[in-house]
Amino acid sequence: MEGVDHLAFERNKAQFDVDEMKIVWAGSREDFELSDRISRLVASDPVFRKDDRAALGRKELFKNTLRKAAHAWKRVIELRLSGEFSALEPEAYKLRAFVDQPAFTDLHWGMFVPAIQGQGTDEQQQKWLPLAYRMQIIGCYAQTELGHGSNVQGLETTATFDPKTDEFVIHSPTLTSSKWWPGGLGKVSTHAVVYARLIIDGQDYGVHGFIVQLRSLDDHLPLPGITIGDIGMKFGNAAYNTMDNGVLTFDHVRIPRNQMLMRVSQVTREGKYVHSNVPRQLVYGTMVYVRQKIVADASVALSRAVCIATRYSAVRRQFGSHNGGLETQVIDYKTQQSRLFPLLASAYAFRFVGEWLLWLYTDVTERLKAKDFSTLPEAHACTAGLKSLTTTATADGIEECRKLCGGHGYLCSSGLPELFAVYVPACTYEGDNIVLLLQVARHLVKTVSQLSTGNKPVGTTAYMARLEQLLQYHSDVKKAEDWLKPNVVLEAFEARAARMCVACAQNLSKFSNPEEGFQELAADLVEAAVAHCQLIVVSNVYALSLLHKHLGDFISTGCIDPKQGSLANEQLRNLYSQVRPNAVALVDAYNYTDHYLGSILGRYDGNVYPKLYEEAWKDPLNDSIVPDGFKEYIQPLLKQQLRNARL
Ligand SMILES: CCC/C=C/C(=O)SCCNC(=O)CCNC(=O)[C@H](O)C(C)(C)COP(=O)([O-])OP(=O)([O-])OC[C@H]1O[C@@H](n2cnc3c(N)ncnc32)[C@H](O)[C@@H]1OP(=O)([O-])[O-]
Ligand SMILES: Cc1cc2nc3c(=O)[nH]c(=O)nc-3n(C[C@H](O)[C@H](O)[C@H](O)COP(=O)(O)OP(=O)(O)OC[C@H]3O[C@@H](n4cnc5c(N)ncnc54)[C@H](O)[C@@H]3O)c2cc1C
Repeated sequence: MEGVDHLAFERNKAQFDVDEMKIVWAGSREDFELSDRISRLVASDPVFRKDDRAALGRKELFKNTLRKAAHAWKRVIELRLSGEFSALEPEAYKLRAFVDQPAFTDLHWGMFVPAIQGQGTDEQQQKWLPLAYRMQIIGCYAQTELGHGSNVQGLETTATFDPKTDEFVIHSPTLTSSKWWPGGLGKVSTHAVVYARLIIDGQDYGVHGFIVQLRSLDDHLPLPGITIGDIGMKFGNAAYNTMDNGVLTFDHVRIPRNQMLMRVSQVTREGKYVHSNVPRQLVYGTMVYVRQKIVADASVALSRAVCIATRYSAVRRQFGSHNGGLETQVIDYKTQQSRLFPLLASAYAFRFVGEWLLWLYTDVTERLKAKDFSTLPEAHACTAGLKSLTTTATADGIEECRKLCGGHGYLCSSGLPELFAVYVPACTYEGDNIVLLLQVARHLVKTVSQLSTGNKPVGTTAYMARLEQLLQYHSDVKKAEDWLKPNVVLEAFEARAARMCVACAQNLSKFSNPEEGFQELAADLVEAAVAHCQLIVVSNVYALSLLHKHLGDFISTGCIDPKQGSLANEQLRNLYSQVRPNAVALVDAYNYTDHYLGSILGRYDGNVYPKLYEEAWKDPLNDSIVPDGFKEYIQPLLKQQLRNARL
């Protein structure tokens, strides 16, 4: 029971009101109450248990996922979480989130429905959405192919208009055009939004979205001309293998003309291509929406890992015992604090940045409705950049938390290996993180180059308007406390980002071919993009550990000098000491149930050792004292050694 005492003691040390912080974390009192209610409901339902997942084979695991998804849907209906369109409401969304098992439903609700909402005409929405809302059809998002994922313009699947029958013929002309990766496709989806090159009368109009039925609604068999399967086991044990990421090929599959998503551009009965007066990039709208969601989710994944590592660091003791007294809690080691507390801060920072990005996204969506497209580039750059920044930091952060938990962090029962394995593809899906940073870099270089034409930068690039001042800037920090002033930190980050962007723009101008220059300088451009994205996070919340981590940038761009760098570090150490008594309370404020955390090391009661010991005996290997295979493989060896010994 040692651990129990440790955490109670830790909780008493808190210098702030944890209940108030729970509301800040949740967003509002209503959000807190909703999350609290739904997470407890899921935790208390035996169908949603997940501690047995690691030992399941792929088929059992997948069936278990289907069972949970069906049960979650039943609960949504039974609890009358809402009216007809229940599954879109926050309660239903939270229920799926707390079930915490990637499933085809993520893609159905998270991409298929938004793709139709964003790119379908009013009539298409009226036809398809009610079916999707009731799950009478189940859909996925089939964009990526075996040969191309990042390069969307390079997709090969074709949708050729046949004016005789008023249909599109969907076809996979090559092996590399096979759709590859879409979640929910492999075994479940009845429909997909398929991205294919539109061909009319031999002319290629680029990539567009089409609603295609894949499987029969009666016997679930693939429709004629369609070949589908699962692409196989992925990284980790249970992890993302609950998902049926799929492969799909089309052999001249016909769909009616009105199944092309026609909000952005249309094909008429006569086969005329009509492009509405809107940017073609709106075809990418679903990706912008999902990237914004991924930023919001990053804080959830990181906070789970941080919660586990913080509680366990308070329970775990190593070294330092004098005269038989207690050893030191590992959370008291300064190195542990300098690795853990920046992650704790990052989880909070990403929570607030996610909220800000949702505001930005909502604002852009409203403007788009009013045919104001002016903020679309900014929305694209922010969602792409922050998706990249937060998922990279979260994936690295989860792995750091595993190391912070020492050997026990490597056990599946710590919850960390699975959290990492489920989370890490977020650095790749919805846009590879480097490819997305290069998009941000393009936006920044364009902004810098347009300054001379009098174009006023807006939104998150507004600081570029003060370019001259930022190029002259040198920090006036004299003592460690100066680094506590938000403006001081902000200016240093602005100057660093501005200088890195300007340096890239200047170097690019030396190339006669700008594309060649962009390729050559890509690594520097990515660093400038990271500096800009960090500025966005900093301007919304926090900073010093980032400054310390990227001290080289700040010194080499002349924004601060080495002395000021060490003052920042000194201030950081002071801050860690201030966080220390509050650490456990800060992670309690996430209000995660033990079921959701899924970690013995992160248990609320801190009762780690007895539970770890108990859990070990549940492993299937311990079902028998002598293992299967002893007679065939171990005994002969032992006997042979005996024979050799006699020889
Ligand atoms: C649960 C997990 C589920 C996972 C699901 C998935 O992974 S689903 C699969 C997810 N797959 C991926 O995420 C694939 C990632 N790849 C891509 O998104 C694109 O191929 C690309 C953006 C890399 C390049 O695009 P491109 O070949 O068209 O070439 P380009 O670079 O020349 O850009 C031209 C112009 O368009 C602009 N612009 C671009 N995007 C957007 C946007 N979203 N909005 C607005 N604007 C955008 C850009 O700024 C530029 O503007 P400018 O300068 O002319 O004013
Ligand atoms: C778990 C998971 C779920 C997914 N779900 C779906 C889904 O539901 N629907 C769907 O359509 N897709 C899905 N995807 C596919 C995903 O969107 C793509 O894998 C992703 O966009 C990356 O593309 P890619 O695989 O082509 O990577 P690649 O582009 O081949 O990346 C390989 C390497 O090349 C680098 N690279 C590529 N281009 C450039 C460049 N221009 N400059 C510099 N470096 C570059 C990358 O940084 C990377 O290091 C999923 C993927 C995963 C892993």
